[in-house]
Amino acid sequence: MVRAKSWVLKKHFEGFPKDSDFELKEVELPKLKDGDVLFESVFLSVDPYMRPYSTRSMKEGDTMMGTQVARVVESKNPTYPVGTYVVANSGWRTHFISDGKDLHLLPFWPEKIPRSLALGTIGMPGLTAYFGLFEICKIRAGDTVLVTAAAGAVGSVVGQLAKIGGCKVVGCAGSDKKVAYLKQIGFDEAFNYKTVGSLEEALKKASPDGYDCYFDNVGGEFSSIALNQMKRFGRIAVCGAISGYNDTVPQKGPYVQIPMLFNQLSMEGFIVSRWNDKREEALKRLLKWVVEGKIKCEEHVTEGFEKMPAAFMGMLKGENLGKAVVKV
Ligand SMILES: NC(=O)C1=CN([C@@H]2O[C@H](COP(=O)(O)OP(=O)(O)OC[C@H]3O[C@@H](n4cnc5c(N)ncnc54)[C@H](OP(=O)(O)O)[C@@H]3O)[C@@H](O)[C@H]2O)C=CC1
Ligand SMILES: CCCCC/C=C/C=O
Repeated sequence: MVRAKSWVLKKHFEGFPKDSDFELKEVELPKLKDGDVLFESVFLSVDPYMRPYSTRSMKEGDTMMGTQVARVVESKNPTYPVGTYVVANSGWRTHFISDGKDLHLLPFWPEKIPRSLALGTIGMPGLTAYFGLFEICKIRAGDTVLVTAAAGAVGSVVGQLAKIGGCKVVGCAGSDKKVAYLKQIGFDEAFNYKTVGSLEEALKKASPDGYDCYFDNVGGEFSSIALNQMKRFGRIAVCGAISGYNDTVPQKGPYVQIPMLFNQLSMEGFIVSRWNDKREEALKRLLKWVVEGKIKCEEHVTEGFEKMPAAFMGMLKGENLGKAVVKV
């Protein structure tokens, strides 16, 4: 018999999440039926979407939502022999039983590439960067691209893909260490949005002619300021709005109509799953770039399933450089 631990949402978050909003539970898993597979989670992802989506689609008492890289430990399903690795969407659990549906196999994973990257650059966040940049921003060589939360899971891939695409890239992040990292991975300009005196001046200094594309991960005040520095026909990919995820009262304008009108801007929100039909092809390209060293990957690894809430809250506070994951 296997005892599985899970983290449940004990109380809906009000403002910034607290330790007391989570509860650790333990259950005994039943025996496998024909077609069943028993998995152990090896790496779990902590992502910003868990904060807004918990409010929209979870009830108190539900297991926290989330994805993991998991390994088969017992199987009654020939598609998943013992030792096989998958990406699953089974929430914050150490072990789980699946009937084999809705799993993504990691069949041809190169030995030298950490499997945890299937939760980051070669997974959902990498795909978000890829589709947001190529399908929404529609980057062209020579464009100047601005990206926020640039040293995180999505932003760091956005910047490197834009460089591959022949763009000039400006990134903003919340610490000097993150800014140094952005320069190291090829960003042309980077600044710490928490310490610059004026965001407007910092954006102007980084690109005096303005921006063709803005990959917006944060929303809020920063984006209001950035919108006024877009070039004519600029494209804005609204990927995330993390600056507002913990707000109890929604932020108010300035509003977007005036800069959008006079600079004839396009602004489009998107959810990565829109391009599920192109997922496999995009993952192959991301993996190839990582293997060739054209995309560098950083991870912020927290050890221990017990630390899931701390890792999640730490990521929301900006403690992570690169993708935040938990190693069980
Ligand atoms: N549309 C979609 O399909 C998807 C959207 N997303 C969105 O992309 C964004 C980035 O996600 P991801 O790369 O996984 O996360 P990150 O790895 O970038 O981690 C979150 C980062 O957000 C930054 N941050 C936190 N609070 C604020 C704030 N108040 N203002 C500005 N920045 C803040 C912190 O970096 P710093 O130290 O620089 O402040 C923190 O490290 C999120 O908004 C997320 O919701 C992600 C995946 C899919
Ligand atoms: C299960 C992945 C859903 C990603 C959508 C994210 C939106 C904002 O973070």
